[in-house]
Parts: sequence; structure tokens; C-alpha cells
Amino acid sequence: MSDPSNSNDVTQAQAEEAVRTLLRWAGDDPSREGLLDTPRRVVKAYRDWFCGYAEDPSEYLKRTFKEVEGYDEMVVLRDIEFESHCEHHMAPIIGRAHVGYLPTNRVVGISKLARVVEGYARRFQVQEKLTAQIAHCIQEHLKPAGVAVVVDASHECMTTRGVHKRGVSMVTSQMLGAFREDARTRAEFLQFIGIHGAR
Ligand SMILES: Nc1nc2c(ncn2[C@@H]2O[C@H](COP(=O)(O)OP(=O)(O)OP(=O)(O)O)[C@@H](O)[C@H]2O)c(=O)[nH]1
Ligand SMILES: [Zn+2]
Repeated sequence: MSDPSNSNDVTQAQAEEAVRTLLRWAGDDPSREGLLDTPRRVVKAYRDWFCGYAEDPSEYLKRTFKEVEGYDEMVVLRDIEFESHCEHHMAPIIGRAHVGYLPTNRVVGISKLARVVEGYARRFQVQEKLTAQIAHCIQEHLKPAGVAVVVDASHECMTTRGVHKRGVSMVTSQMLGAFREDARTRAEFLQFIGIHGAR
């Protein structure tokens, strides 16, 4: 759920001052010409990266369509690119989400699945939580027969710092309903997204 109290008690000036403090702490001079506008830019960038706090992703699932001639097979949106930030280091998490669901008698506009991913990604996250939030939001508000979410992402906190392992990606999945209970349904989804042989 969104948390509207978040950031409301912090002014733009305070946020910019925090950036100046970090610049000074890193060893630079925030008053030199090249850095003068940086706090303003960083705060603007944060508004973009963390706009998910101002959203309630379930809102995107309110509008559904029933005239689908009884279509009740799997719907999969794969390769949804996203950018997030890890809550441990505030470093970028860059990856793709694959989302599938089994409609009962209504479907949702397909872009809305990507909007749900965005709404949760644009917050401080751990990948497991992001994966679970996307799946539970769809299950709770669309009430399909099942939801499957796979997230495959690279964490800059372990590529550009710390253990410095490039080319490593983290894969998480949250299966609910039929995708959890029925191995064939799960296998079909994994085949659709290009992960074969899994049971
Ligand atoms: N499970 C999980 N771990 C994450 C995620 N993002 C970052 N981490 C890990 O969170 C851990 C935080 O560990 P700490 O030992 O507290 O932090 P640290 O000293 O900076 O650790 P290093 O990254 O190993 O240098 C690290 O192992 C990160 O790789 C995530 O989305 N999920
Ligand atoms: Zn991290």
C-alpha cells in the first residue's frame, strides 16, 4: 500500500541539504559551480525513482473487461523492464519481471500489469518483497485462479561495490493459486517466459 505520510514532512530544502551533506562527506565542495545544481537534480531524480510511494498499485486493477468470449487460459506479460533500488544500499536494481495470471471471468488491460510492477519497483525494495507484492496485489484485487511472478534482476550493490560480481542476476518467483498447486500450469508459464525444464 502507498504511504502518503512518506516524505510529506521533509521539505525540498531539507532534502537538498541532505544531498549537500553527502557531497561534502564524500570529499567534494557543494559550492563549486559544477555541483551547485546537483542537489536540486538529485531530489528531482528521487521523485522519479521513488514515485511508487505516492501510488496504490491496486488502483490499476479496478478496471476490468468481461467480454472475452469465456477466455480462461493463461495471460502472460513477459520481459517487463524495471528499475528499483535496494533498501540496504539505495543502489539500483535493474531487471525484468514476468507476470502471468489465469483469468476467471474478467481480464485487466495488459498495461496495468506493468503499472503494478512499476508501482512497487519505484520504492526501496528487496527483490523477494517486490516479487511477493506484485503477486499478492494481483491475486487480491483481480481474484484470478492463480498468479505467477518471476523477477530476474541485477543488483548494483553487488556489481559496482562490495563483492563486485558482474553478470550475476538474482531470480525470484512467487506462485499463487493454480500456479503453485499445479505443476503443469507452472511449467506452461515457465515455458512461456523461456525458462524450460522446471517442475
Ligand atoms: N535477499 C536479498 N538480499 C539483498 C537484496 N539487495 C541487496 N541484498 C543483500 O543485502 C545484504 C546486506 O548485507 P550487509 O552485510 O548488511 O551489508 P554489506 O556489509 O554492505 O554487505 P556486502 O554487500 O556483502 O558488502 C548483502 O548481502 C546484499 O547483497 C535483495 O533484494 N534481496
Ligand atoms: Zn543492496
